[in-house]
Amino acid sequence: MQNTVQFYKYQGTGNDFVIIDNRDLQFPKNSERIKHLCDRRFGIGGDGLILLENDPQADFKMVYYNADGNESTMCGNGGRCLVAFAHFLDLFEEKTTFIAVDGLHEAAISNGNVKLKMIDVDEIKKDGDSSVLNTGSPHFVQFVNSVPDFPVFTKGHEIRNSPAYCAEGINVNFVEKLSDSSIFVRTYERGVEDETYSCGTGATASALVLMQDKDIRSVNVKVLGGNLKIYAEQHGSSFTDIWLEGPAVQVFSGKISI
Ligand SMILES: N[C@@H](CCC[C@H](N)C(=O)O)C(=O)O
Repeated sequence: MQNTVQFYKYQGTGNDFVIIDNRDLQFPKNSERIKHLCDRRFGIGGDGLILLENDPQADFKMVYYNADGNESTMCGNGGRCLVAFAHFLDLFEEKTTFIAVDGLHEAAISNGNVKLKMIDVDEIKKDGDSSVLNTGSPHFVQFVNSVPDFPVFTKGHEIRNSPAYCAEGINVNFVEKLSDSSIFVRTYERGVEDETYSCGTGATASALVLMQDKDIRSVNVKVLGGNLKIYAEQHGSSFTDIWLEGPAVQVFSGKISI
């Protein structure tokens, strides 16, 4: 017998997600089904699918899958969209905490804008002229002269599949410095295996690389799908109090048979 499931479609600066309230744990976590639901022609379409579940220590739990159907590491924009969804479900008023794969996150919502606290970052490694760091998901950050003209898919696919990174995979960010505290970032995402309109953990990683060894407390990040803002405190080579801020919007909802 087939069951119907209510789904919601959200986007955060154009990084889009299918979101399902799975507090009753009825959603079958089958990777082929999740891949099909994320398909833009045969399914609902999305860069990922997120389940909201109960958690004993926090307001809710985030379970994140990439568009390829595999459960993955932290998604910053997905986390912000899930916070907006939890607010829509009346799970909290202004401030919340939730558990994700990388630990406990604090967040706040105001006028459709969601501010999400990210994990601390202990180190930024070098790979040639580029940087490698983990902001909840692994990121490669390369500064380039002109991001609008850059071949993001070709170069991102090449780096993600290079011997150093092919086993675990990596998200690849190409960054243009616009001013001392603003950047334009385009990202090739692991698990989507394509460029997305925005990547929250990637925007965060790129901002931290810009901030490194400078007295900058916040960075404006332009992405293809809009604008994000990153705040952080720097202590030598590590960063704490990292916050990712931007819009999170419910686009439509519907029912699917599973
Ligand atoms: N879009 C995300 C990142 C999602 C995870 C990534 N694709 C991975 O598997 O590492 C974001 O907004 O952070």
